[in-house]
Amino acid sequence: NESSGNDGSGLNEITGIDGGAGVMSAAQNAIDTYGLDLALQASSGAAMTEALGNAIDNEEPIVVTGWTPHWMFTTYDLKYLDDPENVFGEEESIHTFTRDGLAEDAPEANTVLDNFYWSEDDMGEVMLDIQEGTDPEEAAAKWVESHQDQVDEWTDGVSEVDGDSISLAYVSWDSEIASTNVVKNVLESIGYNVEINSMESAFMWAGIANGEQDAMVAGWLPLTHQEYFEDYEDQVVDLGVNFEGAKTGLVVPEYMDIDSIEDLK
Ligand SMILES: C[SH](C)CC(=O)O
Repeated sequence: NESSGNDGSGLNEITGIDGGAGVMSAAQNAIDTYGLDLALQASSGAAMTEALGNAIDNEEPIVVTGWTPHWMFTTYDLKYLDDPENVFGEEESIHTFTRDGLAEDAPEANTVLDNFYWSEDDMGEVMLDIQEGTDPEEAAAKWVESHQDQVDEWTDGVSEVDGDSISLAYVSWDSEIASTNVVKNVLESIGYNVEINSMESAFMWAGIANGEQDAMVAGWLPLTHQEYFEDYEDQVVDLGVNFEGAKTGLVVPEYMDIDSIEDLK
């Protein structure tokens, strides 16, 4: 096929991330719903952004499983493909979930987790710092230092503890690396010994449900993590939204001559 491929004709796969991610099951649903002759390539958040960067360097066709908030929209000229069948749903929120009993066992940590709430700009600052090479812990500390008033609201009235342990589960997506390291920093500032554990989505949700993990700030609802939420709803505590305006979908570089998932057929 002599096409430049930038109309999508040169594509034979969707470049995905870790298999358990909700955006991956939504992408497979899109392949089935739109009748796309494309394979869904599972990899990781880091491998997806590397493939995206390489394709853009060579102005080659690529379609990835994408989401907002993500630094890639700041770094590259990208667009979401329209989704007339609404497979990826509308705007989403990221929720904070804890294991059953955390409010009784660690009331100070529970209060901070309940108060944690930040914007796309806030998260973007940390994600971009990390993308430019800053260690996640250092990027989080830098953000906390420059947003102390906001962080003080999260810890207002919370007494300090003396080295109590807290475990935070997360998936290695740029957005959750940022949020989890910020929450770790704030919990450490009131005396907790915080362990952060990176794992696939399925293990993160199961770990909160079975009490092996204390909390996570990576619950994408109502659609992206709907299956996990339905499986574990009665075994976890939803402390509510920590981030609004999230979105998932299929994303392509602006130079591609396609605007809808329909155009991938
Ligand atoms: C990759 S998005 C941050 C969330 C998800 O798709 O599970």
